[in-house]
Amino acid sequence: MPNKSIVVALDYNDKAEALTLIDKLDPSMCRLKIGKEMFTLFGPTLVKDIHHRGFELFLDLKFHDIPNTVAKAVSAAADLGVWMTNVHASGGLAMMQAAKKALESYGNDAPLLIAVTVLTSMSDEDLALLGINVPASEHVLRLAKLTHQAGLDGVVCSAQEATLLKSTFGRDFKLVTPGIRPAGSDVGDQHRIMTPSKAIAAGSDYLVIGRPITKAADPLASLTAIHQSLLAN
Ligand SMILES: O=c1ccn([C@@H]2O[C@H](COP(=O)(O)O)[C@@H](O)[C@H]2O)c(=O)[nH]1
Repeated sequence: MPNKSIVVALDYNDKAEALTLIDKLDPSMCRLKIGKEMFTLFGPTLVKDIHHRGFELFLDLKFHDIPNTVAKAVSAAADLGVWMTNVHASGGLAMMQAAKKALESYGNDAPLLIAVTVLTSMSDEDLALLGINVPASEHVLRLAKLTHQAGLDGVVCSAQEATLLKSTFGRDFKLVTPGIRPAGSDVGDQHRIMTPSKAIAAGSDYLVIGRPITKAADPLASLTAIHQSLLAN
């Protein structure tokens, strides 16, 4: 269902502003995501506020630490009842396996656990500065293989890598793609971008979309237009 494939990234420093937008949305239209900014400012209370309004929430804290610490953090996220949470694949196989194991006791109530491969803001040149002298798509594939081996539910990647990853890992391995930009919208700090309809066609399962919606003069109209662009394809 294309509409529930949209995850609106709420990157606000003002809780009232975020709740004003949320109250205009319907949980049947989209899921929501909060990340480091909002969780640091407003914590688990905000998670409860969002759940109270009936939305499924992606807690995007991108954990990256030693296995024991990440396992505990992922478990704390599960205790909040979130729909999805994540770690950095570059934390390594043992870290991801520990995170996955920490969720075993939650059974069907466990959140989806995914791993960030290469941030969508990064280009091949940015990777080269880190000593990674392969195209981003090759490094994404390498990290996705590790994530798959650890038994996680999927990865965060760019939609530009979606076709490659779907053909490699199959339909059940979820692809969560930020860096989504409707035609003509500001690219901002993103590098590996794609339009919503092309991203779905390429194999993205969930489109993470922030500023093209939240910074629009009329965020609801922007979300509605994106829905329509998906239905048209
Ligand atoms: O590789 C990644 C991982 C996470 N993000 C997050 O997604 C949103 C994108 O917001 P836009 O305003 O649509 O650019 C944001 O919260 C990031 O922290 C990402 O962009 N890329």
